[in-house]
Amino acid sequence: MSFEIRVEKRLGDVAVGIDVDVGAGLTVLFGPSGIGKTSVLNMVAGLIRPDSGRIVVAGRVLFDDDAGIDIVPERRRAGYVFQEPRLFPHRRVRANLLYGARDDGGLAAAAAMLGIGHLLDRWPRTLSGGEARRVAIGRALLSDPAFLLLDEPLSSLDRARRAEIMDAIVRVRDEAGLPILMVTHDPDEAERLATRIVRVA
Ligand SMILES: Nc1ncnc2c1ncn2[C@@H]1O[C@H](COP(=O)(O)OP(=O)(O)OP(=O)(O)O)[C@@H](O)[C@H]1O
Repeated sequence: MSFEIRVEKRLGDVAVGIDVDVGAGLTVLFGPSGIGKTSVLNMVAGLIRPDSGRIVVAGRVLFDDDAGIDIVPERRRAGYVFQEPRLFPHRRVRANLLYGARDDGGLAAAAAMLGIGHLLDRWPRTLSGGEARRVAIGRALLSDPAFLLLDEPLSSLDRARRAEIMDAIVRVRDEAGLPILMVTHDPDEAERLATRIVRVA
């Protein structure tokens, strides 16, 4: 199984709970605003601690309340693409892409896959929203992740940019072969990209 996630977490007045056990490909978490989808990604990444439960990704136990296991975020090998690209403004695109990489061995291939090869010497402030998003996806991929977490990677983009990012995600899904957990509100996006859809309610 790629993602085995059974967690409970109270956040203020909201009780977040999820129990999924899914195989390879891209799993979409779909559900209304405020239900706790981003919080689930943060628990898988290790950025917030579940009150109870167990998280196993690609056969590796990342969190297990009963067994006292809680792997620190930097050892979980998550490639996390946040809702906003969060690029480093003082580094050019190339340096942003290589931020978590061991060397530049995979740079050319990742840049080609994402269509950002012509942007490597640019500063983040000169990028469009769609370009910045693709750089953020490339940075996550080049950090040699064991899995990817994508939080609404298509939000606040126009139709043309959305189509570009969707194509990029399809290529990552099919060529990189990494398990992907993605949050979206948009049913068309879910339909187009998902290997399966998990409704969070
Ligand atoms: N530290 C906190 N204290 C209190 N409430 C919190 C805290 N963090 C999150 N929440 C609440 O928990 C709920 C889940 O938040 P989360 O961002 O995971 O939802 P979401 O499903 O991803 O929403 P959206 O789709 O709008 O991004 C929200 O109602 C939020 O207000």
